[in-house]
Amino acid sequence: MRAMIQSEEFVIATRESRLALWQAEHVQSLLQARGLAVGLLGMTTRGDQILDRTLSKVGGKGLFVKELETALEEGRAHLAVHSLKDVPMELPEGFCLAAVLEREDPRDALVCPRYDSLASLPQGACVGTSSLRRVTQLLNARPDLRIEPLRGNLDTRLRKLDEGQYDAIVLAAAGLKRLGLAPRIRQYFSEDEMIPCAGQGALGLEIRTDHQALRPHLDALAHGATWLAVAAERAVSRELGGSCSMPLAAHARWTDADTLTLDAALGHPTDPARPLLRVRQIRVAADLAAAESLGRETAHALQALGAADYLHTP
Ligand SMILES: NCc1[nH]cc(CCC(=O)O)c1CC(=O)O
Repeated sequence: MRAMIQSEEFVIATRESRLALWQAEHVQSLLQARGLAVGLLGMTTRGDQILDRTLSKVGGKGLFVKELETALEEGRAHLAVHSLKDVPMELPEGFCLAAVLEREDPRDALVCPRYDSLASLPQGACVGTSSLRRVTQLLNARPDLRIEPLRGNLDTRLRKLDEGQYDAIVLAAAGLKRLGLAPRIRQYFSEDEMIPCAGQGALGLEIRTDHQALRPHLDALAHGATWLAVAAERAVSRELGGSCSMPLAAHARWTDADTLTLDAALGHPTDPARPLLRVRQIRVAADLAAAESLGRETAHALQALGAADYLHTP
């Protein structure tokens, strides 16, 4: 897979986890269907190597994208395919998100072999997740739960569950569905029960700003409704000074042809039992400017509830 065949016009840089490869191959086949010759360049990122610490402690989500950007920079690849939720709010100078594909299921899901749902987990049950967003929302619903860190790719996480290290784990439904693992899901959290993070379930296609050859093809793959929704979500995070050490949820859905409903919640990073700050804003959002201003206003509404207290903790 690493070999680059001469006849390939374009190369996609991807991480090598099963999910990342599925996503890259998905984009590869969409581009091939448009008559392009497209190869893959598999890479390991720092985010894949460091598995013993939570991401917020080792430099955040950018760890999953940096090596791919270097491949674009050096001309070894032309396109990077990312889970949008792993893409930092601000891209480095010279790079841009050229397109976002139609979103898969954005919900979080509970995988727990021995129980039917979160509500049926026994008192004090052990739930695995390293996402502060998931931790704060779980503890707000079930303060009795014992939350333990869980990192690694999807297969690793499921293996740790199957070995009995946890009673339940929480994962994104999108990844499980893409890998044919949906039968393992015991409960889908509604977007109200557990608000997804910005970009969850969507794929982002990144290129170098000065590399326009793929543009028309990426425009053809782009999904406008998803783009506006994720732009609103990402604007919440950007406006709050988003980092992945922040337990922030932001999820926008189309509740009418031109109306976005944006739900956001901010948990406390070091005291997850503190109540979530939670807002819902509904706006006509027919274009990018309106979607982004919805996101910023949602961030301001969180600030009015006292977000500063949650963001600036020692
Ligand atoms: N943080 C890792 C990550 N990045 C994207 C997905 C799933 C697919 C998606 O949300 O698009 C996952 C796994 C998870 O959170 O369970």
